Amino acid sequence: MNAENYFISTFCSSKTHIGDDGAAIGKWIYSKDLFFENIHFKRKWLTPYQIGYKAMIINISDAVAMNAVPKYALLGAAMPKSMSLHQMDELSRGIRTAASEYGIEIIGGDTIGNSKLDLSVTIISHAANPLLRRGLKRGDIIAYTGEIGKSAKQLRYLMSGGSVHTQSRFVAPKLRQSFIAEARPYLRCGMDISDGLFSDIEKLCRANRMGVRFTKKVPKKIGCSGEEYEMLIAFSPRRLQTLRRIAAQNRTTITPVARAVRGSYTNRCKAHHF
Ligand SMILES: Nc1ncnc2c1ncn2[C@@H]1O[C@H](COP(=O)(O)OP(=O)(O)OP(=O)(O)O)[C@@H](O)[C@H]1O
Ligand SMILES: Cc1ncc(C[n+]2csc(CCOP(=O)(O)O)c2C)c(N)n1
Ligand SMILES: [Mg+2]
Repeated sequence: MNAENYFISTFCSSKTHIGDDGAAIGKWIYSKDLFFENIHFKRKWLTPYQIGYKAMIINISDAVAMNAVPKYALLGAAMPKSMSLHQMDELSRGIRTAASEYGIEIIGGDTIGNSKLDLSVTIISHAANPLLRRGLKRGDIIAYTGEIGKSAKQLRYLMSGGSVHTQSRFVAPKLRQSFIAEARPYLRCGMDISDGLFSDIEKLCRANRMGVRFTKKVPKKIGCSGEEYEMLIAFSPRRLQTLRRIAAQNRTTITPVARAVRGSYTNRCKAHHF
C-alpha cells in the first residue's frame, strides 16, 4: 500500500463513507479536492482567473462523476500577501464564473495569508441516483469518455517553458455532466479520471476487488496522463450501442479499453503525490 492509501485507510472503519469520489449521505454528496501552487500549477502558467476557474472545475468533476448536481461550495483560500486586489478580483471572478456555470452558491469558507496560493474546495451536491465506484461485474466493459493524453502533453510544454492555449485541457477541463446524467441508467459504476487512466482503473478495481484484461493497447503516455477529468465508466457489453448513441448526442465518444475479470490490477505509472 502506498503512503497516500495508508493515510486514507486510517480514517476508514466498517461503516466508512470513504472510498468514492464523494461521500453519499442520504441524497447529498460531499466532496473535497485541493488545488495547490507548485503541486497542481505554477503561477507563471495560469492567470489568477484560470487558477480560480480550474480549482472549481476539478472539484465539480467529483460531483459530476457521481451523477450529482452541485449546489453549494465552501472555499478555503490561502493567498500570498503579495497578491494585489486586482489579482484577488480575477481569482474570485474565475471561481464565480465556474460556480455560476454549474449553479453553485458559495456558502462560506476561510481565508488566510500564506507564501503560496492554495485553494481547497468542498462541494455539496445532490444525487437522486448516484454513480458509485462499486458495482462492477465480471465481463463488464471498462471505457473512458472523450480523448485522453492531452493534459500530460500540455503539462510537458509548460514544464519546458512553453505556453498552452486558454481553452486547452490543462487550463480548462471539460466535464461530462449531461452524458453521465443520461447514461446513468445503463452504467454499472464510474469515476472521474484525475490521476490517470491506469491509476484510476486500479482504484475502480480495488473498490470492486476485481482485475482487468486490457482489450486495447493504451500507450503509457496516454494511460498515465493525469488531470484529464474525462469519465471512467463500466457497463454490461449489451449496453455498448446505447451508450455510444448517448455519447454522440452529448458530443463525446466512448473508448472501451478493458474487461472486468477475477483478480487484481496494479498500474505502473509514476505516482503523483508520494
Ligand atoms: N485526507 C483524507 N481524509 C479522509 N479521507 C480522504 C482523505 N484523502 C482522501 N480521502 C478519501 O479517500 C477516497 C479516495 O480518494 P481519491 O483520491 O481516490 O478520490 P478523488 O478525490 O476522486 O481523487 P483525486 O484527488 O485524484 O481527485 C475518497 O473517498 C476521499 O474522500
Ligand atoms: C507543478 C505541477 N507539477 C505536476 C503536475 C501534475 N500533477 C499534479 S497532481 C496530478 C494528479 C491529479 O491530482 P489530484 O490527485 O490532486 O487530483 C498531476 C498529473 C501539475 N499539474 N503541476
Ligand atoms: Mg475523483
